[in-house]
Amino acid sequence: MTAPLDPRGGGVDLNIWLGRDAETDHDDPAFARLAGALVRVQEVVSGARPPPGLSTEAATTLGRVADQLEPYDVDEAAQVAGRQFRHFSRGQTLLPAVAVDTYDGQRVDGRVTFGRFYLGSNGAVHGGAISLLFDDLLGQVANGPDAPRARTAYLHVNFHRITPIGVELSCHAGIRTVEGRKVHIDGELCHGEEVVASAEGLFVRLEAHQL
Ligand SMILES: CCCCC/C=C\C/C=C\C/C=C\C/C=C\CCCC(=O)SCCNC(=O)CCNC(=O)[C@H](O)C(C)(C)COP(=O)(O)OP(=O)(O)OC[C@H]1O[C@@H](n2cnc3c(N)ncnc32)[C@H](O)[C@@H]1OP(=O)(O)O
Repeated sequence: MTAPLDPRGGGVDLNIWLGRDAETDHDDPAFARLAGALVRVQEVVSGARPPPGLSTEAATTLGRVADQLEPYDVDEAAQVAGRQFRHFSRGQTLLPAVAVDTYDGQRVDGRVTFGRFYLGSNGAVHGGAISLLFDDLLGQVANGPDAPRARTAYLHVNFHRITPIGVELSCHAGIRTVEGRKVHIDGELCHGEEVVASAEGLFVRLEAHQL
């Protein structure tokens, strides 16, 4: 049974909470739907063992889709992937979808379910996917509304227990200290009461010439 990728239903999308819904110039609901369809393909392909004929047929179909889209290549400023702030994962198909329950400008608490696409092995989420979740979650807290933009200088991740796929986990991130340009943020990923992974990140606020 595949876990639901869209955790809608009570939660609030992190990107909406962070006030970025004001950035509407790249809103593209049809593109967000395309990204959602691709996420589903990633998920289904990761768990499938189809007969060779079907794999060949599906590869041809996907190749045709890529051929159709390729002429619409744009530069980063015009890109809409990653900028769908009203949608889970912002239309960025690498990111696991986080549903935010609370956000107060300093700390965020949410939920995430890693699907089959994020499997490392033996039922455990790939460590790189956990690091990705933390970089994005802590990064968004660092880049909250009205805060200067900040980049990850380092991200230290501890893997305390196996993180299971297909199970709803809670995720948390909060600012520990701000010293000048340096913002220290801590994060936790929990299965029930158990902390399965934790992170500590340094985000450095950018100077005007670095934007
Ligand atoms: C890619 C841009 C991201 C910005 C996105 C923002 C908004 C977009 C909107 C929506 C998107 C939604 C949310 C965002 C979600 C996720 C964000 C993820 C962020 C990333 O995924 S981003 C990619 C990975 N990231 C990099 O690609 C960084 C490469 N790197 C650099 O760009 C520089 O390295 C920089 C700027 C970090 C610092 O460089 P710099 O020249 O400005 O400053 P400097 O070196 O002087 O350091 C100043 C003070 O930080 C200390 N310090 C620095 N580095 C340290 C370290 N590693 N360990 C210990 N201390 C360190 C120094 O010791 C000094 O401390 P002190 O002042 O006390 O001496």
